[in-house]
Amino acid sequence: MESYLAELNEAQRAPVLQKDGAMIVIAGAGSGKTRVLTYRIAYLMSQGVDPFNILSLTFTNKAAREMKNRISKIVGSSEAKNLWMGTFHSIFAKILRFEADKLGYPSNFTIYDTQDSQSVIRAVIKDMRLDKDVYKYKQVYNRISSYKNSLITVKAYFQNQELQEADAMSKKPRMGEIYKAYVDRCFKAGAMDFDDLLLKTNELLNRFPEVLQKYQNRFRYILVDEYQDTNHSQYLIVKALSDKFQNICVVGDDAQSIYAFRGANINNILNFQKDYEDVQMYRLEQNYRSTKNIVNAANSIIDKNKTKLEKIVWTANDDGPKIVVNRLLTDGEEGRFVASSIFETKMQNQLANGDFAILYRTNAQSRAMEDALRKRDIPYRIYGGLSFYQRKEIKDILSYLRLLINPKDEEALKRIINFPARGIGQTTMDRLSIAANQYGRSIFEVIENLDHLDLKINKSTRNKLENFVNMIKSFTILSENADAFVVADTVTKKTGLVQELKKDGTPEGIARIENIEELLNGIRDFVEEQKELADSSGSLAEFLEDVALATDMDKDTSDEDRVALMTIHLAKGLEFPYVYIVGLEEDLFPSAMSMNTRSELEEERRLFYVALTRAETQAYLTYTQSRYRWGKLVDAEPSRFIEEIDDKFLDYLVPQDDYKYKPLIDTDIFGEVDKSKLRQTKPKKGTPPPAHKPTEQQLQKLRKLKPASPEPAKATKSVNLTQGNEVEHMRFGKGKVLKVEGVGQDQKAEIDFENGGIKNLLLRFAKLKLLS
Ligand SMILES: Nc1ncnc2c1ncn2[C@@H]1O[C@H](COP(=O)(O)OP(=O)(O)OP(=O)(O)O)[C@@H](O)[C@H]1O
Ligand SMILES: [Mg+2]
Repeated sequence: MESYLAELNEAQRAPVLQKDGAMIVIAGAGSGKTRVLTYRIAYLMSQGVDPFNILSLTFTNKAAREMKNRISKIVGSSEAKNLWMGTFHSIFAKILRFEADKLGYPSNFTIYDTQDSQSVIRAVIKDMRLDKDVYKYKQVYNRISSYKNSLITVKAYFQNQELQEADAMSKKPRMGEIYKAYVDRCFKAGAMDFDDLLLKTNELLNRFPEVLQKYQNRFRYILVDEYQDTNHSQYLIVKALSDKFQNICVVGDDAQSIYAFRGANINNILNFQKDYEDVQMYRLEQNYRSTKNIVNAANSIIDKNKTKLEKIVWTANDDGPKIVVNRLLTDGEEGRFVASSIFETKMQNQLANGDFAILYRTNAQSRAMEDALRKRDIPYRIYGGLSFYQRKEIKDILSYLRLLINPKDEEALKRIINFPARGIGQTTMDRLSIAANQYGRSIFEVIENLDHLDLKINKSTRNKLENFVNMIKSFTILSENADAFVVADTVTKKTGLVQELKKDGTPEGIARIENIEELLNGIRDFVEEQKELADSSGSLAEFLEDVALATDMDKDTSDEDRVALMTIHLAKGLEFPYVYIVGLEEDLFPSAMSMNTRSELEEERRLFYVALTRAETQAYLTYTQSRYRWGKLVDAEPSRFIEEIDDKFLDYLVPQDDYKYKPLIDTDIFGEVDKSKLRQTKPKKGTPPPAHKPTEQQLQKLRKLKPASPEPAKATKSVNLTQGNEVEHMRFGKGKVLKVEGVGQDQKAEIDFENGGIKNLLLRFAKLKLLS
C-alpha cells in the first residue's frame, strides 16, 4: 500500500480506492471530505491516470492551491502542475478563452466584476430614462444574475410570460429591455460577467456537440468539493461533462448548505443517485478537527433541523474546554472582550495570531472588532468587504491593464481615458459614445478611425485622443513579450498615476502609493509562482484573470501572521484552533430577513453549524444587550441558537439565571445616547451584578478552561533571566536570551530559538526552563 493511504481511515480509503464510477461522499464537518478528494487525485495519478484528464472543482482557488501542494508532495510537483483544479469560474473562464470565437467573443474577453456590471446597469437605466428609485441598480443586477444562473437568456425571458408578469407586478415592466441592453453592451465591450462564465459554458456545451465531446474526453475523472452549494448552472455543467465516462466523485454535507440565497440547490446532492447509473454512496463519521464538546454541541444544533439527511459525527479527540458564552453590553465591549481573550489565550499558550478567527453574520460587525484589535496591537486581516482590487487607485491601474489586453473594454476605457487628466472632457466622451452606438463599434475603434468620421471634435482634442490610443497600443506591444510585472511597472510609470498621487501629498495619497507598490509586489509574486507552479510565463492576461476570479479568500497574498476576520459564509471549509462567533442575537443571527419561513430559518441554523464546526480547540459565543442597527440603538435578545445548544457543553461567563436580565445603563459607556430607548430594569434582589466585563474571577475561570499543557504553566518569576542565558521552551526548543526588558508583570525577553527564530515573550506567561 502506498504510504500516504495510511493517513486515511478505512471509511475514507474506500472512496479513494474506487477508481471508476460515480460516487458521492456525504459526511459532516471535519470528517475528511476534502482530504478524501486530495488523496483520491493522488491515487488516480499513481494508477496511471494522466493529470490532464483530472478536473477538480473547489470552493476557492486557495483551497485548490493547497490541495495541489499536498498532491505535489505525494506524487511530485512536475506531475501535479498539469492538474485542472480551481473554482467553477476560473476553470470555465479558461475553457471559454479557448473556445471564445464559437460564441462570438474575443479570446481576450474582459471579465467584468460586480462593480463593472452594476455600473453598466446604472448607465442603461439612465439612458432609458427610468426612475432609479424603482429600478434600483443593485436589485436589477441581482435579478439579472438569478436569470442567468437559472439559464434564462434574454430570448428565454421574452418567451416566458410568467416571468414578465412577475416583473410587471413588482413595478418593473421594463426589466426585459434592461436585461437585453445590458447583455448587448457587455457583448459589444467583449466582456463577460461572473454569471456568463457559467451560462456561456452551458451554451458552449449545448450548442457544440464536438466541443462537449472534446471536454468529456479530456476530463475523464471529475471531482467536486462542497457539492451541496452548487447552483443549477454549475450542476448542468458537471452533469454534461461527466455524462460519457461517469467517473465522478462529489463530496458534500447537506447540513452545510448555506448558499440557497444565491441559487444553490440542495436537491443536487439529494438527487445525485438518480442522475448517474450505479452510484456508490459513502459516509464518513469520524471528525478529526474538533474536540468532543464542539462536535457534540454542533450535532445538538443541527438536530433541530427537520430537512436533513441523518448522519453520525463523532470524534476520538479530547473533550476539550466547554464553549464559552458571554454577554456584553455593547458591540464595543464585545470587541474588547474578544480582543483581550485573544491576547490572554495567545500569551498563555504561545500561539500565533493565525490560530484565531472571528466570525460574524454581517460585514458591518467587523468595525467594532477591528477597533478593539487595533487598540491591543493585535494584527488582523479582514476577508471580504471592499477588497483590495476594488480600491480606486488599484482599479485605475487595472483598468489600464485591462484596456491594453482588450481595447473594447468600455468600463475600463471610461475610467481612465481622462485620468490622469488629459483634457478629454465629458462632451467629447458623449460624442464618441453616440458614434460608437451608431456604428456598432467600440469607443476605442471610433477613436482609432477619427480621421474617417465626421465628428464634432476639434483638432487639439483629436490629438489628445490619438496620443492616448498610441500610448495604449505601445503597452499592448510590450505585453506581447514581457511578463505581467514588467508591463504593470511600465504602465504605472508612463501614465503618471503615481506622480499624480505624489503631488497630492496627503496621508491618503501616500497610503494609495503604498497600495500601488503592494499591487506591483503582488504581480511580481504571481509571475514567480506561475513560472514555478503552473508551467506558464506569468503573462498579464493570466494575471488579470487571476484577479478577476480571485475569491475573497484568495486575496490573501502576504503570509504575515494575523487574526482572521470574516463572515461565516466565507469560512466554509476552513479551520482554526480558536473561533469567536460574535453577534449571536435574534434578528442579527438568525437574520431578521431570514425568519419568514422554516426553510430560511433552517438555512440560518446550518450557517451556525458551519461557524461552530470551524473550531478545533475552543469556541466562544458572544452577544450584546443593545446594538446600533439602522442608526438606532435597540435592545437585543440572545440568539435562539445559544439556547438550542445543550447546556452541558456551555460555560456561561454570565451566570445563567441572569441570562435574560437587562442591567442598568452604564452611562460611562453610552455617553450621549438617548437613554429613553433603553430598557431600564432594576436588578432583582439577590441577583448578582451584571457582568459587563469579565471579572477577575471570571477570567480565572476562563484561564482554567484553557487546554491543559503537558507541563503546568510555571510563571518564570523564579527564573531570573539575563542576556546570554540558555533556556528551553516547550514548542520552540532551546534558545539564547538576547535581551530582557521591563519589570515585574511586564518583563519581556527577546530570545533566539533553534526552532522558532527570534521571539519576544512575556515572561509571566512563557514556560521557560533555564539551562545555563
Ligand atoms: N484520517 C485522518 N487522520 C488525521 N487527520 C485527518 C484525517 N482525516 C482528516 N483529517 C484532518 O481533519 C481535518 C478536517 O478534514 P477536512 O478538512 O478534509 O474535512 P471536511 O470534511 O472537508 O470538513 P468541512 O466539512 O468543514 O469541509 C483536517 O485538518 C484534516 O487534515
Ligand atoms: Mg472540506
